[in-house]
Amino acid sequence: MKRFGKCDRAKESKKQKLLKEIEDRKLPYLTPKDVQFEQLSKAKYAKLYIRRASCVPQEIHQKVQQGLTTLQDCRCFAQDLVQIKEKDVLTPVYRLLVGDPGSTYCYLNTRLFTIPWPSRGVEVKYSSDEIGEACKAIKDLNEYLHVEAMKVLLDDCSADVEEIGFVAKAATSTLIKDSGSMKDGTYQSKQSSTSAVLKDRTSFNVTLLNYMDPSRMKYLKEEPYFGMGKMAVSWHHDENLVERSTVAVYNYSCDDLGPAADESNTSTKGRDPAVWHVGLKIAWDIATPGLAFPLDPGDCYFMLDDLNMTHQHCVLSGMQPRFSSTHRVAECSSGTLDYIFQRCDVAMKNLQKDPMLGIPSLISLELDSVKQTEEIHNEVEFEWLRQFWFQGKRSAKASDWWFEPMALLEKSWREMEQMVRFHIMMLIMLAEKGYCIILRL
Ligand SMILES: O=C(O)CCC(=O)C(=O)O
Ligand SMILES: [Fe+2]
Repeated sequence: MKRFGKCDRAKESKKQKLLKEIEDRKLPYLTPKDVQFEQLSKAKYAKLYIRRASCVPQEIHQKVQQGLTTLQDCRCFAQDLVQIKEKDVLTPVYRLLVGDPGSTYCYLNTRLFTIPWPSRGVEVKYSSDEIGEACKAIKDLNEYLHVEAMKVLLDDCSADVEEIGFVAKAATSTLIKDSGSMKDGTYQSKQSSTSAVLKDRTSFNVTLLNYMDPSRMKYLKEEPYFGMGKMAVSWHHDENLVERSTVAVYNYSCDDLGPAADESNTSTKGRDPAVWHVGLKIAWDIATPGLAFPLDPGDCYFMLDDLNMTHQHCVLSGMQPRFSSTHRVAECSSGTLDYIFQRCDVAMKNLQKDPMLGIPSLISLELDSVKQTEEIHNEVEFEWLRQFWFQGKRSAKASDWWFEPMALLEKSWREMEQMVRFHIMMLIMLAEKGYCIILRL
């Protein structure tokens, strides 16, 4: 997994430079009570789309909020031990990954393993029926957010055929890159290719659920640039996502304070610290004011297209406990069980068994094939087994689904261990026979 490299160090020093430039003065930011809020949102934050709770079906609210509460009551959430600037840190928010069976999601050097949501053809035993229902509700929410995100993106496309909107343009430019040219395509085929691209970028395969009760979290960092107050999640870009994919978030702040939109009537400056907000800013830009928008229970927001690349976001704590469900298209090319089992198969191709005696031996002693086995051996050990067991039996609170594949991976790992041992034995034997061995591993 990625370590704190040169690039991170360069970013850190750029950040320190910015903080120095700002010194003690704080940068301006806007909330909906500021008159320029609308204008700034349109001009600089156009790819942020908010859907207020009143426009989301009541059935979704009821089932999702019940589901999140159940998962919390069953203690399925846990703090993650992540790496920030080479230090190990516990996240203030408690998290749980739900998603496609066998998928994982990496962030800040930690691999999280999905509690599978119900999927056709996959049998999942949940620890209780209520947990099963909760995962079903999250899956239905996922489907709803996918459909809504598609509508928003396609609306933007169909607004005007000539002057297509930002998202369609981005999708179309990908198509041009992929197909070399669009000259011979009909309008319909362009449209359907565009919607296929947009479909891929909104087919969320995981959701990272968050939970935090601020009354139990005494120490929270202050937002450093704008003075937005306490942060539950610091400024960041979401990692490991399919390029230009949407991130859709359902907010459930267990608010008994009345609607957050009340903010628009108050005359105090800045955001209301009692209400949960999401903060947004343009990355590395200290000229454009930031945004803090308040969230009522059931509000959803979407970070469309490349917003997550060009902008950073943070979560500003309110007073009440809060859940969120953050739906993502995780980049899974090396993050699924299918993938890692295929890798194991590749390594096993170099192992044969004597048909009579059943004694295993290596087929090839070529350096490349031994090296490849060792790479796969390490990948299974460090990216999967250690990552999984380090998190203990946390996933078992919701389901025992991962234990069987983990046992299979461990079996493969043992076989690869044996293959390395064979190889070393061969080298020793050759050395004893007087061969000169040059190791280039
Ligand atoms: O809770 C939210 O609104 C967003 C959380 C977030 O940014 C994250 O989990 O990456
Ligand atoms: Fe995020």
